[in-house]
Amino acid sequence: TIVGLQASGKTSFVNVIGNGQWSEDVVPTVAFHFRKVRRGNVTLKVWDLAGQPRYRSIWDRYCNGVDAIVFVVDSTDHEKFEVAKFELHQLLHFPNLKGVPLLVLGNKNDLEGHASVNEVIQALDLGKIQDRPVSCYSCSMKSQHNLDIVLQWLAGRSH
Ligand SMILES: Nc1nc2c(ncn2[C@@H]2O[C@H](COP(=O)(O)OP(=O)(O)OP(=O)(O)O)[C@@H](O)[C@H]2O)c(=O)[nH]1
Ligand SMILES: [Mg+2]
Repeated sequence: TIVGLQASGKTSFVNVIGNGQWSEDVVPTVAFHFRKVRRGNVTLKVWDLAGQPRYRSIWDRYCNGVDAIVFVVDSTDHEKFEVAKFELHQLLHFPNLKGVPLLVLGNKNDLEGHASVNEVIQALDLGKIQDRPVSCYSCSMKSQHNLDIVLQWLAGRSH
Protein backbone atom coordinates (compact mmCIF):
# COMPACT_ATOMS: atom_id res chain seq x y z
CA THR A 1 0.00 0.00 0.00
CA ILE A 2 1.29 3.41 -1.02
CA VAL A 3 0.59 6.41 1.17
CA GLY A 4 1.97 9.94 1.55
CA LEU A 5 0.83 13.55 1.18
CA GLN A 6 -0.84 14.72 -2.03
CA ALA A 7 1.42 15.32 -5.05
CA SER A 8 4.34 13.39 -3.53
CA GLY A 9 4.37 11.03 -6.53
CA LYS A 10 2.50 7.89 -5.44
CA THR A 11 0.49 7.42 -8.64
CA SER A 12 3.57 8.32 -10.69
CA PHE A 13 5.40 5.50 -8.91
CA VAL A 14 2.71 2.96 -9.82
CA ASN A 15 2.59 4.22 -13.40
CA VAL A 16 6.34 4.10 -13.86
CA ILE A 17 6.85 0.64 -12.36
CA GLY A 18 3.71 -0.64 -14.10
CA ASN A 19 4.30 0.46 -17.65
CA GLY A 20 7.24 2.87 -17.69
CA GLN A 21 4.80 5.70 -18.20
CA TRP A 22 6.11 9.00 -16.83
CA SER A 23 3.92 12.10 -17.08
CA GLU A 24 3.92 15.64 -15.69
CA ASP A 25 0.14 15.53 -15.79
CA VAL A 26 -1.24 13.06 -13.31
CA VAL A 27 -4.78 13.43 -12.02
CA PRO A 28 -4.92 13.58 -8.20
CA THR A 29 -6.17 10.26 -6.89
CA VAL A 30 -9.68 10.14 -5.48
CA ALA A 31 -9.84 7.86 -2.44
CA PHE A 32 -7.85 4.86 -3.76
CA HIS A 33 -6.94 2.90 -6.81
CA PHE A 34 -6.03 -0.80 -7.00
CA ARG A 35 -3.49 -1.99 -9.53
CA LYS A 36 -1.69 -5.21 -10.31
CA VAL A 37 1.86 -4.59 -11.49
CA ARG A 38 3.88 -7.30 -13.17
CA ARG A 39 7.70 -7.12 -13.15
CA GLY A 40 9.40 -10.24 -14.48
CA ASN A 41 8.10 -13.12 -12.39
CA VAL A 42 6.87 -10.91 -9.56
CA THR A 43 3.31 -9.56 -9.38
CA LEU A 44 2.70 -6.70 -6.98
CA LYS A 45 -0.81 -5.97 -5.81
CA VAL A 46 -0.80 -2.26 -5.11
CA TRP A 47 -3.23 0.01 -3.31
CA ASP A 48 -2.48 3.55 -4.48
CA LEU A 49 -4.13 5.85 -1.94
CA ALA A 50 -5.09 9.49 -2.19
CA GLY A 51 -2.97 11.94 -0.20
CA GLN A 52 -5.31 14.91 0.18
CA PRO A 53 -6.23 15.59 3.83
CA ARG A 54 -9.80 14.34 3.56
CA TYR A 55 -8.63 10.88 2.46
CA ARG A 56 -5.92 10.31 5.07
CA SER A 57 -8.33 8.78 7.57
CA ILE A 58 -8.79 5.73 5.31
CA TRP A 59 -5.06 4.96 4.99
CA ASP A 60 -4.93 2.58 7.95
CA ARG A 61 -7.73 0.39 6.60
CA TYR A 62 -5.86 -0.19 3.35
CA CYS A 63 -2.61 -0.90 5.18
CA ASN A 64 -4.15 -3.69 7.25
CA GLY A 65 -2.55 -7.05 6.45
CA VAL A 66 -0.26 -5.84 3.65
CA ASP A 67 3.31 -7.04 3.07
CA ALA A 68 4.67 -3.48 3.09
CA ILE A 69 3.73 0.15 3.51
CA VAL A 70 5.39 2.58 1.09
CA PHE A 71 5.40 6.19 2.27
CA VAL A 72 6.27 8.65 -0.51
CA VAL A 73 7.49 12.13 0.35
CA ASP A 74 8.27 15.03 -2.01
CA SER A 75 11.88 15.62 -0.94
CA THR A 76 11.85 19.14 -2.42
CA ASP A 77 8.86 20.29 -0.37
CA HIS A 78 10.67 21.05 2.89
CA GLU A 79 7.69 22.96 4.32
CA LYS A 80 5.57 19.78 4.25
CA PHE A 81 8.06 17.54 6.08
CA GLU A 82 6.49 18.28 9.44
CA VAL A 83 2.99 17.29 8.24
CA ALA A 84 4.41 14.22 6.48
CA LYS A 85 6.12 13.17 9.71
CA PHE A 86 2.90 13.64 11.66
CA GLU A 87 0.79 11.61 9.21
CA LEU A 88 3.37 8.82 8.99
CA HIS A 89 3.73 8.38 12.74
CA GLN A 90 -0.02 8.67 13.25
CA LEU A 91 -0.52 5.82 10.76
CA LEU A 92 2.17 3.59 12.28
CA HIS A 93 0.55 4.06 15.66
CA PHE A 94 -2.35 1.72 14.73
CA PRO A 95 -1.80 -1.51 16.71
CA ASN A 96 -2.88 -3.73 13.79
CA LEU A 97 -0.10 -2.24 11.63
CA LYS A 98 2.62 -3.14 14.10
CA GLY A 99 5.53 -4.95 12.44
CA VAL A 100 4.50 -4.16 8.84
CA PRO A 101 7.73 -3.26 6.97
CA LEU A 102 8.03 0.40 5.96
CA LEU A 103 9.71 1.80 2.88
CA VAL A 104 10.10 5.58 2.72
CA LEU A 105 10.81 7.15 -0.66
CA GLY A 106 12.30 10.65 -0.80
CA ASN A 107 10.98 11.36 -4.28
CA LYS A 108 11.77 14.01 -6.93
CA ASN A 109 15.53 13.90 -6.47
CA ASP A 110 15.83 15.04 -10.10
CA LEU A 111 14.90 18.53 -8.83
CA GLU A 112 17.22 21.05 -7.26
CA GLY A 113 16.97 21.59 -3.52
CA HIS A 114 15.85 18.05 -2.74
CA ALA A 115 16.64 16.67 0.68
CA SER A 116 19.25 13.90 0.84
CA VAL A 117 18.31 10.49 2.15
CA ASN A 118 19.79 11.37 5.56
CA GLU A 119 17.82 14.60 5.67
CA VAL A 120 14.62 12.68 4.92
CA ILE A 121 15.45 10.18 7.69
CA GLN A 122 15.93 13.09 10.11
CA ALA A 123 12.92 15.10 8.94
CA LEU A 124 10.54 12.16 9.31
CA ASP A 125 12.17 10.95 12.51
CA LEU A 126 12.59 7.45 11.10
CA GLY A 127 15.15 6.58 13.79
CA LYS A 128 12.33 6.55 16.30
CA ILE A 129 10.53 3.65 14.57
CA GLN A 130 11.52 0.50 16.43
CA ASP A 131 8.65 -1.92 15.84
CA ARG A 132 9.28 -2.87 12.19
CA PRO A 133 11.95 -3.00 9.47
CA VAL A 134 12.42 0.47 7.91
CA SER A 135 14.24 1.42 4.72
CA CYS A 136 14.58 4.80 3.08
CA TYR A 137 15.78 5.70 -0.42
CA SER A 138 16.14 8.90 -2.35
CA CYS A 139 14.62 8.41 -5.80
CA SER A 140 12.94 9.97 -8.80
CA MET A 141 9.95 8.68 -10.70
CA LYS A 142 10.90 11.03 -13.54
CA SER A 143 14.48 9.83 -14.04
CA GLN A 144 13.74 6.41 -12.50
CA HIS A 145 16.76 6.86 -10.23
CA ASN A 146 16.93 4.07 -7.61
CA LEU A 147 13.70 2.39 -8.78
CA ASP A 148 15.51 -0.90 -9.39
CA ILE A 149 16.60 -1.10 -5.77
CA VAL A 150 13.11 -0.08 -4.62
CA LEU A 151 11.53 -2.89 -6.66
CA GLN A 152 14.07 -5.35 -5.28
CA TRP A 153 13.12 -4.29 -1.78
CA LEU A 154 9.41 -4.76 -2.53
CA ALA A 155 9.92 -8.15 -4.15
CA GLY A 156 11.81 -9.22 -1.02
CA ARG A 157 8.82 -8.42 1.22
CA SER A 158 6.45 -10.84 -0.54
CA HIS A 159 5.41 -14.17 0.83
N1 LIG B 1 10.14 16.37 -11.17
C1 LIG B 1 9.44 15.34 -10.69
N2 LIG B 1 8.08 15.40 -10.63
C2 LIG B 1 7.42 14.33 -10.14
C3 LIG B 1 8.09 13.14 -9.71
N3 LIG B 1 7.15 12.26 -9.29
C4 LIG B 1 5.95 12.85 -9.47
N4 LIG B 1 6.10 14.10 -9.98
C5 LIG B 1 5.03 15.05 -10.33
O1 LIG B 1 4.33 15.39 -9.15
C6 LIG B 1 2.94 15.61 -9.44
C7 LIG B 1 2.08 14.76 -8.54
O2 LIG B 1 2.28 13.38 -8.83
P1 LIG B 1 1.22 12.24 -8.47
O3 LIG B 1 1.85 10.95 -8.85
O4 LIG B 1 -0.11 12.55 -9.00
O5 LIG B 1 1.16 12.40 -6.87
P2 LIG B 1 0.25 11.58 -5.84
O6 LIG B 1 1.11 11.38 -4.65
O7 LIG B 1 -0.33 10.37 -6.49
O8 LIG B 1 -0.91 12.64 -5.47
P3 LIG B 1 -2.38 12.30 -4.87
O9 LIG B 1 -2.99 11.24 -5.72
O10 LIG B 1 -3.14 13.60 -4.94
O11 LIG B 1 -2.19 11.89 -3.45
C8 LIG B 1 2.76 15.31 -10.94
O12 LIG B 1 2.81 16.51 -11.66
C9 LIG B 1 3.98 14.46 -11.26
O13 LIG B 1 4.35 14.56 -12.61
C10 LIG B 1 9.52 13.11 -9.80
O14 LIG B 1 10.21 12.14 -9.44
N5 LIG B 1 10.14 14.23 -10.29
MG1 LIG C 1 -2.24 9.74 -6.77
